[in-house]
Amino acid sequence: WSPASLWRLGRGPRMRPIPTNLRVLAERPLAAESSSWSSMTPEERQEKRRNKKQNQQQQQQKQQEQQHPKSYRMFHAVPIYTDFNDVDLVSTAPDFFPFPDDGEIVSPYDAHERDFAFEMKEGTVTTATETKMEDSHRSSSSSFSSKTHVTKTTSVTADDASTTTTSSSLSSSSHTFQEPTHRSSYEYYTQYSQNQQDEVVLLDDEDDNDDDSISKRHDNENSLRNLQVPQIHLPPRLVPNVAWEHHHRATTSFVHERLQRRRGQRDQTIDKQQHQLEGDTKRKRSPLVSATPEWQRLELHKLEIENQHLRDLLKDEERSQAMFAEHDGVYLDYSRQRATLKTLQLLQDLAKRQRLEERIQDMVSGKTINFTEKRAVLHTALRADPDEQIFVDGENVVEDVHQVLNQIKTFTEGVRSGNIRGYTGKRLRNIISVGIGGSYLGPEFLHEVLKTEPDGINSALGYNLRFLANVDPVDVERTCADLDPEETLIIVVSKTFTTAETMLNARTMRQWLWDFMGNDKEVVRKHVVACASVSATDKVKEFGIDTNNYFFRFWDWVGGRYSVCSAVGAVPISLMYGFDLFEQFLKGAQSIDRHFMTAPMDKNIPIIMGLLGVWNHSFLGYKTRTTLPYAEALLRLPSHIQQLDMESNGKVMTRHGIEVDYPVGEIDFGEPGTNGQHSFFQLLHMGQTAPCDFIGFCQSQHDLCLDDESLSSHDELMANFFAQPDALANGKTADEVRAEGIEEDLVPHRTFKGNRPSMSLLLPKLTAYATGQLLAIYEHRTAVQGFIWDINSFDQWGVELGKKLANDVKAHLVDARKSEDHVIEASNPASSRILNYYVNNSRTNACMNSDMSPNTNPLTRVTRKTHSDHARAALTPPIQHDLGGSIGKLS
Ligand SMILES: O=P(O)(O)OC[C@H]1O[C@H](O)[C@H](O)[C@@H](O)[C@@H]1O
Repeated sequence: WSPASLWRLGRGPRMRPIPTNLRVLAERPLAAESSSWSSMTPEERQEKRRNKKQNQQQQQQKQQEQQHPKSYRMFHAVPIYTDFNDVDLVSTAPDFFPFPDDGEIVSPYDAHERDFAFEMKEGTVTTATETKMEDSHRSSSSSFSSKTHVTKTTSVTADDASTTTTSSSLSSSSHTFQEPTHRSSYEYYTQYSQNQQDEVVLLDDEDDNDDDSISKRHDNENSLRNLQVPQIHLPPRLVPNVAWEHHHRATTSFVHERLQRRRGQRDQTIDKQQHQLEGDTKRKRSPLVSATPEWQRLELHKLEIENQHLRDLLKDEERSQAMFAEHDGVYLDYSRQRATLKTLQLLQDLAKRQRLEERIQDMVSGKTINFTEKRAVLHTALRADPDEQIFVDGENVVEDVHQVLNQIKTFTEGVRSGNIRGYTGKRLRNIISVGIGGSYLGPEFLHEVLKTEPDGINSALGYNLRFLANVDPVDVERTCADLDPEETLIIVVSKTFTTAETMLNARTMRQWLWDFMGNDKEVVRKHVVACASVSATDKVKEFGIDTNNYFFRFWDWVGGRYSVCSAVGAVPISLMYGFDLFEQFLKGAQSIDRHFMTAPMDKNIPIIMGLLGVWNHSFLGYKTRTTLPYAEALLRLPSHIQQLDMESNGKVMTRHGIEVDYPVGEIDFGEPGTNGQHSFFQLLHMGQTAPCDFIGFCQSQHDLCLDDESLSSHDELMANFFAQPDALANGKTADEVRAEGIEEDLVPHRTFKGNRPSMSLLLPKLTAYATGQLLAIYEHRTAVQGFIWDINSFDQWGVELGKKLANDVKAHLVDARKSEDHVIEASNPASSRILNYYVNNSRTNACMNSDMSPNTNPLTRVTRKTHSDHARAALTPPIQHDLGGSIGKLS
């Protein structure tokens, strides 16, 4: 019954509870003493134990007298075995406590408050675990002391900073427990200790009498001493094994997290006091989700997960069978998440606590859940069937939605059939969609998909769609330099119709049209359409757009980043690809909406993904997340998700106006596979951990197989899609590397720790319908996370400040451009200096160019120049799928 076997017994939740009792451990003879111990008769040993017990009782009494009557502390002084940056931490040894049969870790850590104290003295770093219980109803208490193998132990309590230092090679530390009235883990602990004590003694004797066992223990101890693990100093009495490594990881992360919290808490103390002074009663009424038992259970559960490697989890047949979900061709495999079925259950408990299903219903039924903007959030209504009814302010919004969709259908078919033409009578075959953020990223991502989709290719023949988003004049140049304005339709897409970049680009495009066709308001009425919110109707009119026929409205309850299913996506995509394909996209999104609203949580794809998002970010601490479509046509999906998720969940306040004390809002990035593998996957495999979303398709939009190849190109691509998640999860051990014959020096460099989570989404084929499904999955994942975190995922106040300051800078620049002597005085010296530097070095600015004739509009001269260059070189602008019109000739 060596310490190592005791230790091992503590692993795994279903193991027999350890008869742990620090007394038993403490009384165990050390290696040096073991031979004299084994030479004693059982009676002598019994006698020795009795003496020790008496001593302990005396010590216990003494200590009880010193104890504060109302507070409770427990210290563990256990061997130092790890090095953690500048601080050596001492194991908190959670394994010393029993695991009951239901698999839950129940230990004194369940106490109301846990904290750590540590101090560095004379180059020896020591620490203590403190468990403090504020419960005033404690009924009984007991205490005991133990010997531990510590060179030096310093215990610093958090409250009174009293320090106890013991200095000897076998120093003592005291342990005092007091019992809360409810049945706590401590009860389990004490009861179990009492029941098991005899058995322990018996086992102890047997074990000690066994020569084999002693020699085994010596071997173990020797092998431990010889162990060379960089930066890990294992205690000499314990045998190195995987459990140690896991325990080490769990302990360090647990301790570190607590320390960080504590440091953070210190910084927040002043704020908190301020809050209290202001009588922040809200806080009392609406505690943060992190204060709920469901959240705390997950925190505790994290310790279990920390001990488990994905390599092992993946071997569990039952788990793998259970960790997938399927709906309408979408297959989600989440078995490579650092989670067990219990994790999922606990996450669902949290979802219930946060009334997730109710909040989803609130959203889809039109309640004002965007409370800071006092708006409903109804992007799901954009893909509802015409016979559905959703009311906002007494109006059935589905009716409005279908009215606008019909208007878009008629208009776009009119343009595509040639019935609606440009100012000079030419067919409109070039479409420039001017918009930014949510008025650009969604439509562009969809356009990229349809560009290579067989139906998309056929229906786009003869048309050309481009997006103008950036206010950089170079973007203007790139977008329209080779287009014929007479054949170009400009779509100004802006919910507010006030976004500075979009409106400047819209004016630029209007000027471009005027430059070529004359400054006639009819030019605008025939060549410019608007997609904007109904509340922007006046601004649309002011711009010169025909609001009766060329204005496609949407509503305040459509958030910008959730607007691709509205006119924002419908107009450009239907002009380019026809209305039918856009409708298929809506159908795909609708299929996921219904699944999201009705499927139970454990089968609900967006809910599972959202809950795992919360788990990865708020509990496991992964701040970044990647989207990795193994489909080139999804190249703009990661950018769309970036805005969708980061603008939605990049928040700090809960809906109760309380600042969150848990991480919310991941950093999203991504790239299609396999390209990403050859750029940033090194980091994903060996550097920081970023949970990955792999997205793949069973069939390619265009499969290709060369005659001599055994696999098609799509199979080649998908082989990577399947391999990467396993590489991330399993890693490669040092032994596996050695087995490949790698030189010993290189072994650490070529070892992969693995244990990196990912999930895989597999769909049949990348069509318009599947794209709608993907869109809705990600929209709903974002909402789920926001609901759990209790934040408003539908506003974006964070973008306002930058916009306001840009206006201030613009005012400075206007003054500076008027006079060469003007010196800018901005809000701080650094800003003044850099602004003046910019102004002094940009005197050739277009608006200052003196050699331009007064009739030449500087805004479009670059484009005009490019056109004239083309003309001089006798080149006709390149034309795609010419409809037989004017072959793009510029007049
Ligand atoms: O559609 P608009 O009103 O022009 O807004 C375009 C974009 O502007 C802002 O910066 C918001 O952060 C985005 O959410 C929005 O999509």
